[in-house]
Amino acid sequence: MAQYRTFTAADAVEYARQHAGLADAQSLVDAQEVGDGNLNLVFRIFDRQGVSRVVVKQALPYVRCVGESWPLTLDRARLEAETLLVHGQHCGEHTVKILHYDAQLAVMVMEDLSNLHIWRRELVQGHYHPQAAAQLGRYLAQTLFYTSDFHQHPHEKKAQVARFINPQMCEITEDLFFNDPYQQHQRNSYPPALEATVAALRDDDQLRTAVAALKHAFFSHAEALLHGDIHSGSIFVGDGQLKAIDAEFGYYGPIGFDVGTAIGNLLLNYCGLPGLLPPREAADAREQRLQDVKIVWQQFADQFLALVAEKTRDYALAWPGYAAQFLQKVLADAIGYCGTELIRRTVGMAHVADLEDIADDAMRDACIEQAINLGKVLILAAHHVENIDALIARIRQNG
Ligand SMILES: Nc1ncnc2c1ncn2[C@@H]1O[C@H](COP(=O)(O)OP(=O)(O)O)[C@@H](O)[C@H]1O
Ligand SMILES: CSC[C@H]1O[C@H](OP(=O)(O)O)[C@H](O)[C@@H]1O
Repeated sequence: MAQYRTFTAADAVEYARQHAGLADAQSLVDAQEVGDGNLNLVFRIFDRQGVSRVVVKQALPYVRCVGESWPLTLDRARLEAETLLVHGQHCGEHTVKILHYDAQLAVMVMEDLSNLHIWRRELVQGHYHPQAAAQLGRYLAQTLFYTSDFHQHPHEKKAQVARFINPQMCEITEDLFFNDPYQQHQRNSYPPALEATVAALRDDDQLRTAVAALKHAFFSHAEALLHGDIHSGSIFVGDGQLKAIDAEFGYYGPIGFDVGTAIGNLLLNYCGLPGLLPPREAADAREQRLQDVKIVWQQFADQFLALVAEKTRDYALAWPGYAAQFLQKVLADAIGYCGTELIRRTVGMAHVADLEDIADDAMRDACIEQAINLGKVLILAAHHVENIDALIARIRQNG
């Protein structure tokens, strides 16, 4: 059994030669570390012609963006690889292919998606990928339906819940989404000019009650195997394709959390666009984002309902009308979690380029404030929004 050690570029090349399953493995000669996320090492592995052929990703025993003062489980690599393998079984067209993984070394080898683009970077630059929203809706419907009680046998479901227990990564979400922004915390970071706006979050009884309910459901509602962090920086798009990566926060949780995180990141871009693009382009792109939000939800809901009608195995859950009622609850959850994503990405520690890349200070502060206020409105309104058109109308009123 291999002992954990942090890979050098040379280690990553050698590992890819042994485990990528390439016929010409010895032609792999070089590696470049390209990790730009908060947590891990990511190496692109190149052949003699300079073509990158596979990616090697390794977990560090700590949070990369903070350092050794914040230790973090290596088990996240197993959880990431296994979540992606399960999601790949149910939605191979929209999930990165895992070629090999090793839990001891906390390493995985996967297909190289460098021919595509990280969606967040595209959104920040105003590059529109019209197919992406529908594909994301499909990814969510397939992965969440097939791992839910609508489809999994109750014994298998419980075994899978146990396999994907992910306490340390969930704790990060539990703290960063639901605690930090609503208290004074050293991890928080927001413009000093917004102190009053942020203080108002702490002092809002209704908001704090709604956030507590969202956290409680995140703790306890094991509805399906979530990606757990499906933001636009965890999605490659281009060439008519969409592929999800980076599922180390995978666990059995509330379906609305994945849907809300996905929608929330489209709305972070919506809020940032006036500071990223010239006025007319920004206005057009904002309309596209609202359409994207609508399409993600509609595709998700339509395909989830179709799968329920065709493939539900549980006698009681197959009762006509139940799935539609369940989806109404998922919509409310998703709107709430979307609100918490808007607030944690602006007030908390992990920020997004959609807002951080705005050059003008005053404009950046205004866009961040809009995101915070929209987040608050959505958390408070979540249970009073009847359908997706009503959600879009609320966003227009408040953004
Ligand atoms: N399969 C892949 N193909 C090409 N590049 C990748 C792949 N996976 C990750 N990357 C690159 O590495 C970066 C960080 O990967 P990510 O999985 O988000 O790491 P982290 O877990 O640290 O957030 C991505 O933004 C992307 O640029
Ligand atoms: C201390 S981890 C902060 C933040 O980073 C993760 O994102 P990513 O892996 O995509 O960089 C996740 O969103 C965490 O909440």
